[in-house]
This record gives sequence, structure tokens and C-alpha cells, in this order.
Amino acid sequence: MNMETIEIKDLHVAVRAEEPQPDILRGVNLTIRRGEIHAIMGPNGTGKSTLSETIMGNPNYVVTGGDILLDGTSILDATVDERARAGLFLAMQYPPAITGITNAEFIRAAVNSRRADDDQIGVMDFMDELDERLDQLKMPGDMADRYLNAGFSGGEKKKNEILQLLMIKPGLAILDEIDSGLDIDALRIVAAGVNSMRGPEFSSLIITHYQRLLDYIVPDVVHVMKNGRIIETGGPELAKQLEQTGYEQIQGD
Ligand SMILES: Nc1ncnc2c1ncn2[C@@H]1O[C@H](COP(=O)(O)OP(=O)(O)OP(=O)(O)O)[C@@H](O)[C@H]1O
Repeated sequence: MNMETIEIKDLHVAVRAEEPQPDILRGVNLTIRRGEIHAIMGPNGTGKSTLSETIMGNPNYVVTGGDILLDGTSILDATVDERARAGLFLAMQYPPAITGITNAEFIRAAVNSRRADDDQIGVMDFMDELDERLDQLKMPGDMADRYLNAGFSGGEKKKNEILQLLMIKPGLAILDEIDSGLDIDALRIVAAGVNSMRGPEFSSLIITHYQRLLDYIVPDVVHVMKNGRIIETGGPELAKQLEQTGYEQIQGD
């Protein structure tokens, strides 16, 4: 999990379909080094989730040009599982519900799938740590025993994504709109959870519509994505500026 750098180079992506589709991503360049937190903001439908899903290897998206490199090696041919084992993690914008597997079973499988065969975490150790993390996120203990996301409220689903993050401890976490649908207290708790991961071993790509989140999780770098490209890059002040001016003022093309 000691990845140093993810480099996204001139990335072009379209939806996988029988007929060729126009590119959604049209030349994204982005480099995130170990320890850095980057944020991406941008108008609806501009390609932010497409970028997240493509980094994670969702087969519904096809890379039509460019590359994604982990420490200099292309991961375009790697499966979702291989990318997860390499240290990538995606907190999804719309986490699906799966009945038939409990939350605890799902998370333990996710943790162990990233560990070597001789380093699997046992049930007792896992449950001890899970209880601590549930407490940390102020989630009721019985959420571990419920089916994954089944009947979870919008905010509970988002907290549950952060629970997975805290248990899995990935090298690079992509957080896609983890703040949407959270009440004020939950936003603080979720942000504190992410901040507890911060350090030289952890990097993150945070997608958000709201500068407010970035008051709690202060990013090193802020990017603006528009029409499938990153058109502006700056520090946290860029997010504050966007809040004032909106996206119209930022011209990428
Ligand atoms: N599987 C898909 N099938 C068809 N169109 C898609 C698919 N995935 C993405 N798109 C289209 O690609 C464009 C970019 O979508 P994406 O979800 O990446 O945007 P976004 O920037 O994350 O938007 P938002 O801020 O609204 O979440 C949209 O026009 C969307 O309709």
C-alpha cells in the first residue's frame, strides 16, 4: 500500500457502448503524490464521477486515450480487485445496497482481499476494530449486522463509506461527494474521520460541490473540472473564489 504517485496523463474516456460514444473526459492531466489531498470541483455532468470510476477500473467506462500510472506503471489493464490491492479505494457517490451480506462481512472481506494470505484479519480482531470505528463515526453498533446499505439513510450510506475507508486504510482514497446528504454534525464527524487518516502514507482525491467540506478537510491542491478537462488548479483559496464567482468566470476552452 506504499504507492508514491498516481499520474493521470491526457486521459480520454467514453461510456462503454455498442456504438462509439463521444468522450466524457477529454484530456485530463492530474498527478497526486503520496501524502497529498487534492479536491476537484466542477459543474454537474462535467465528468468528475467518470474520472473516479475510471481510476477504479469500472468496466462501464472505456479509456479512449491517455494513461493512468501508479508509480510509473500503467494500471489500465488491471481489474478493480487488482487496483484495490494496489491501494486504491473509492467512496461512491451512490453506494449500492446488497442484501444477503452483512455490512461487517462485506467490510471484512474487503479488508482481507487487500491482505496477504498469511496476514488475514481474524473475526475477533476485526470486530474489535470495527466497534472502535463505529464509535468514532457515531454509528450505532447494529449497523455492522445489517445488510450492506439496505435501508440505510443517505447520510448513513455516506458514513458507511467512511467506515470502510477507516477499516481498509487505502493508499489513495477517492471520495466522491461524501458530503452530500450529511447533516451538520455528520459532516464534521465524516471530515474528522478522513482527517484521522491524513499523513505521509495517505493521499486522497475529494470530489465535492461545496467549499464548506474543504474548511474541514483542507486540501493541498484544488482543481476545477469543466467539460471533461481540468481547466484551473490552485490552493484552497481557489475553492473560496469559486464560491463567490461560480464556474462561469472560469473559462477552460
Ligand atoms: N454510464 C453512463 N451512461 C451514459 N452517460 C453517462 C454514463 N456515465 C456518465 N455519463 C454522462 O457523462 C457525463 C458526466 O457524468 P459524471 O457523472 O461523470 O459527471 P459529474 O461531474 O460527476 O456530475 P455531478 O456533479 O452531477 O455528479 C454526464 O453527461 C453523464 O450523463
